Amino acid sequence: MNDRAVDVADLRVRRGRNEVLRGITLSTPRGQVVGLLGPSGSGKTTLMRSIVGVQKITSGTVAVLGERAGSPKLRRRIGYVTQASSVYDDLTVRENLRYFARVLSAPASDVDRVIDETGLGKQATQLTGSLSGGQRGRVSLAAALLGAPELLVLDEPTVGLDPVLRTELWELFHRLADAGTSLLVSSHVMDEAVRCDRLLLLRDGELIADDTLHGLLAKTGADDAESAFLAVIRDRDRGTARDEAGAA
Ligand SMILES: Nc1ncnc2c1ncn2[C@@H]1O[C@H](COP(=O)(O)OP(=O)(O)OP(=O)(O)O)[C@@H](O)[C@H]1O
Repeated sequence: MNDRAVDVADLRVRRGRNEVLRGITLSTPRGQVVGLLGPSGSGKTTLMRSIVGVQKITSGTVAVLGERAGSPKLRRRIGYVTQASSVYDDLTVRENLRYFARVLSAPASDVDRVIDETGLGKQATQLTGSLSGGQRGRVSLAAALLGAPELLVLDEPTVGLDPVLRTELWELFHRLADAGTSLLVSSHVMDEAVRCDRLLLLRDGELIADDTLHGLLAKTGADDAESAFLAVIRDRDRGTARDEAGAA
């Protein structure tokens, strides 16, 4: 079995007039929580869409669980949660999950499992449209957990959540990873770096670091992820200035 969850080589994506991914190469291990961190607009969603296979790419290759991204074979092996809620407001939580379980041919018993995993027991019979934004997000996550996909791609799943819920979600991600699921979780909040087994730092469509937080702090001498991110950028900018001076 291929031990990589995701393998990306020299990926370029153009959206509209802009090249929004500019030659990304990375690979992520299976069974870990990998954080995709970077400022708003750095290309996190575009990279996730490329991995899930819904983004037209300009060049490069993207392989997921040993298959070409977008291959029909991957359909049930990947769970994807976008930033927009993907569940029906006029169904209850349980009705939504029963519906998606049927669509995905997931066992009916999965519905109770994912309700339990996402802590939605109290809301199970509530109309999804009457839930808070954070709770609705958890229903989308629960739907993505149906069928126990091998890779979960989660686009900013903790945005807008209070610290308690945020902590609970990260704990869930690690329980899933401990059970063998691979997770790619995006965030623009650098503090979330401490929650990840590995980090991918994205800036302006380029991957500027692929490391553990520990490795990144050791390399940069920084005390936290935010300072490390800035240090990496400073180093790169210095390198570019040197290259330009050398070429002049
Ligand atoms: N449909 C589109 N057409 C043209 N440009 C787009 C489109 N969608 C995104 N972009 C541009 O691509 C770049 C990367 O966007 P992307 O959504 O991937 O970033 P992001 O890091 O996920 O941002 P955020 O954290 O705000 O979601 C941005 O400059 C954005 O303006």
